[in-house]
Amino acid sequence: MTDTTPLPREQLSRQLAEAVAEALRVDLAHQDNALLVVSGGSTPVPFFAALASCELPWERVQVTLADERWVAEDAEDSNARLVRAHLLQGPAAAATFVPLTTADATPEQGAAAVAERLAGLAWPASVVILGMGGDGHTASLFPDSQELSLALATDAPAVAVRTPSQPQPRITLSADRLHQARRHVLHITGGNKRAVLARALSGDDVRELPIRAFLACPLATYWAP
Ligand SMILES: O=C(O)[C@H](O)[C@@H](O)[C@H](O)[C@H](O)COP(=O)(O)O
Repeated sequence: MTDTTPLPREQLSRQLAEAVAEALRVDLAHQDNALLVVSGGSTPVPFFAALASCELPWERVQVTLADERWVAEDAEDSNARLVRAHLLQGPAAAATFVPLTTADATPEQGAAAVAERLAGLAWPASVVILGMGGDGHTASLFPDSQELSLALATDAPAVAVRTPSQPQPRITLSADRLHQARRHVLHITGGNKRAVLARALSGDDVRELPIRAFLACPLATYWAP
């Protein structure tokens, strides 16, 4: 984060989209497919729209999620639904999208099938775009997730998580799988998240603020007021 005048949210999203498109082009110059890992929530919506309008060989781009609520793909709060509605539009609809849910009743039951599906993608990801909550969570690595230690330590690609502060069970890419990406971005907005990030930067307890697990990736921060 710099102290220069911050860009408005829309403009920041366009700048991020151009940077991500360029990173994908760089990787696609020497590999058949390139993988982009995106987050859900409300922040990425204008970024998704901006990225969808970028010129790319979309049929060679793969997209998956950093995490997902274990809900039906057409549910209001499904990240897959968000990605389909805002990113996989126009020419970007040619991208291969790999969702993180299955028809299984629970993420614990579906995790092995999700891992198998993820194994077919072009790892390491070209770019991982993380969001962050006011509690310092990122992906579905929440301070109160029962499986936080596991998700921070395992070399499995994805972990089912139960989190008392969250209404649904979730599935999240593991910290290891997220770390492996070539580039890491934190996309956040608002004064509250800026303050949380400042707090994260001034300490080292990952269990208190899980975003700390990614601060040294290095993490390119895109912040707008
Ligand atoms: O909600 C999700 O799907 C993501 O898992 C989560 O990590 C998100 O990136 C943050 O909660 C920020 O969400 P907002 O952009 O809605 O503030």
